[in-house]
Amino acid sequence: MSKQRVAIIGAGGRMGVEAVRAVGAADDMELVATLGRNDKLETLTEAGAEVAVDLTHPDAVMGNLEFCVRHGIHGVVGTTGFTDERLATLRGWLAEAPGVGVLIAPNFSIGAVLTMQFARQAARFFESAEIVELHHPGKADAPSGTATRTAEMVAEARAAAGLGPQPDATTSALDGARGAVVAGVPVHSVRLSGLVAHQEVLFGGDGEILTIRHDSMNRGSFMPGVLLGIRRIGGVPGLTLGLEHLLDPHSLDLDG
Ligand SMILES: NC(=O)c1ccc[n+]([C@@H]2O[C@H](COP(=O)([O-])OP(=O)(O)OC[C@H]3O[C@@H](n4cnc5c(N)ncnc54)[C@H](O)[C@@H]3O)[C@@H](O)[C@H]2O)c1
Ligand SMILES: O=C(O)C1=N[C@H](C(=O)O)CCC1
Repeated sequence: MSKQRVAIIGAGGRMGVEAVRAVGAADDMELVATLGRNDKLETLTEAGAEVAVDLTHPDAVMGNLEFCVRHGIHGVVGTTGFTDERLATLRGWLAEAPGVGVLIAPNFSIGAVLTMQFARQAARFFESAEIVELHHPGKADAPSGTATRTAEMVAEARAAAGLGPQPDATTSALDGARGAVVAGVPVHSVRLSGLVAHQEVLFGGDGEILTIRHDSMNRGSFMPGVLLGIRRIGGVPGLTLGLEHLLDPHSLDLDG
């Protein structure tokens, strides 16, 4: 079987370095291009890339994706910053490029994906829900893409269950004291040396608290998800939002 021809955009960054290592070690993939900030996107077509992995910056990712989609290159995207407006723009490009698939993965780690699923499952049973995301101080954005997506999923589950706004009598003296409110869910962002990527989803009801916590201790934790995305995205045209949609429900094997 021929190897998949993979390019990594943002190859010199914290995630990019790990992804170069992971793709380089995968028997079924060939790393055909590594791009940094000053490299031309034409490198992707010249190298014959079939899948491009984007691990850059919210300011750069849309331009990269437009190029990829218009040139028939599938995208596996870990970069954050995907608003509804950006997703609509991306869907528009994909509509003009039948057969091209793009995965937007707010988080590639299996534990974080499960955290989001469990949070969605729990949301309808509790009147209160808040999120604390904790990351390294080099992180470009806040709130994290994972926390934003988790808040949206919690909000969707609350709305479907007919839950109203959360109880909260607090009047804040300082802006930000109650976090950033995403889809009605307060999200608190911690940036601390020593951290990698962590999240707590807190649920509260009458006399009980449920805390769902996930910790990525290193960036290797994201790599099985990156490789899975590369292997699967060519068979799923259009936009896929979340790695969970590419997981085989009957297999424990992340490699397949
Ligand atoms: N989905 C996930 O599981 C996951 C996990 C970790 C990080 N991330 C996200 O991935 C992104 C990168 O994170 P990081 O910690 O590796 O950041 P980083 O700053 O360490 O690396 C980003 C790299 O991209 C490069 N870059 C910037 N603009 C570019 C462009 N136009 N073309 C090519 N390269 C460009 C930078 O020079 C840098 O080397 C962030 O948005 C982060 O939130 C996602
Ligand atoms: O380190 C980062 O930056 C991370 N970004 C993603 C996010 O914003 O959710 C995933 C976790 C790590």
